Amino acid sequence: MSETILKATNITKIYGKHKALDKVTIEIKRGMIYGLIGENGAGKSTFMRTIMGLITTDEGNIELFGEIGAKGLQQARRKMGQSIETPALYPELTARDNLRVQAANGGMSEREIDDLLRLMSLEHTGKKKAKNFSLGMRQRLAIASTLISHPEFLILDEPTNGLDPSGIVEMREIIHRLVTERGITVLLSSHLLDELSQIATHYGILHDGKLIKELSKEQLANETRQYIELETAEVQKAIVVLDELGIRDYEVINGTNINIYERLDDVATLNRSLVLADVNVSRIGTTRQKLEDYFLQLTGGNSHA
Ligand SMILES: Nc1ncnc2c1ncn2[C@@H]1O[C@H](COP(=O)(O)OP(=O)(O)OP(=O)(O)O)[C@@H](O)[C@H]1O
Repeated sequence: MSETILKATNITKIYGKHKALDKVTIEIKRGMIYGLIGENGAGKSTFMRTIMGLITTDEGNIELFGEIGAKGLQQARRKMGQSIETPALYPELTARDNLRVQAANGGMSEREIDDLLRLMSLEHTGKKKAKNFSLGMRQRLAIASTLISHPEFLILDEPTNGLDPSGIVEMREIIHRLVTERGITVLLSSHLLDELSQIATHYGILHDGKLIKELSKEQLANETRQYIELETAEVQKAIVVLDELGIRDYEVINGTNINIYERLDDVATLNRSLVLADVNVSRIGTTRQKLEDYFLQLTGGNSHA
């Protein structure tokens, strides 16, 4: 069992009469990329701020790197980095010079800065000043600056927010690199499940301050898997046809429904084979529970994620 990095238990934060966090319990182990998903106002930033010690909690316990209590947590937080309150970038300086300035106290060598620029895909920015960077570049530079202190646990608040599709892909790759090349454990947030769908290893769905669901990458993939939905009163006959076609990945749901997880792009052939075998097909078609539909279903479906 890998080491627990964060154990937050029953975290509650109240603003006036409003519970921004309501007994939120989350455990993050080393190597995880934990995605906190929730619409605006769900409590994602509030949760991250409590973990960083930027705001106090009204209830609950935080354990970081096995440490509890004010002094222990203060020490543990030295092993953490965050993008919630990053130092301002210097607009007139290049990426390298920004890092040089911020690394001045940390004693980071030029080689380490090179590594950092490469890790963040900023190695080709040359003489370009930060003020002329795209949003994605600025966000990557901000993350680079949090890495100067060699954190083991990184908290990123909405790192893909506002990025275009290629920027999102780039950010995914970078976060993946943080884990594989630097062994950093990551907690990150988004209001779009889709944006984190290929990054996170674990998901927590936050809604109105409550953690309403937690699931692993595999569980999410299973729950939102695309398949062919076949409805027939003659399930046994249909199974014979599937077997003849070499289809193995299917599931009989009940007396009249089969979910088929392969040959998704060839429903027509499947339908033809069933008809030829005299199977009475009531309905056949591909379904895909889109990630955002899944999210809306979990959160009550009444608001825009
Ligand atoms: N300092 C504060 N004073 C009063 N209410 C606050 C404060 N900070 C947050 N809130 C409220 O707490 C709730 C959760 O806010 P939070 O910023 O954590 O949400 P979020 O999920 O991060 O959403 P967003 O993406 O919009 O930041 C919201 O209703 C917000 O208005």
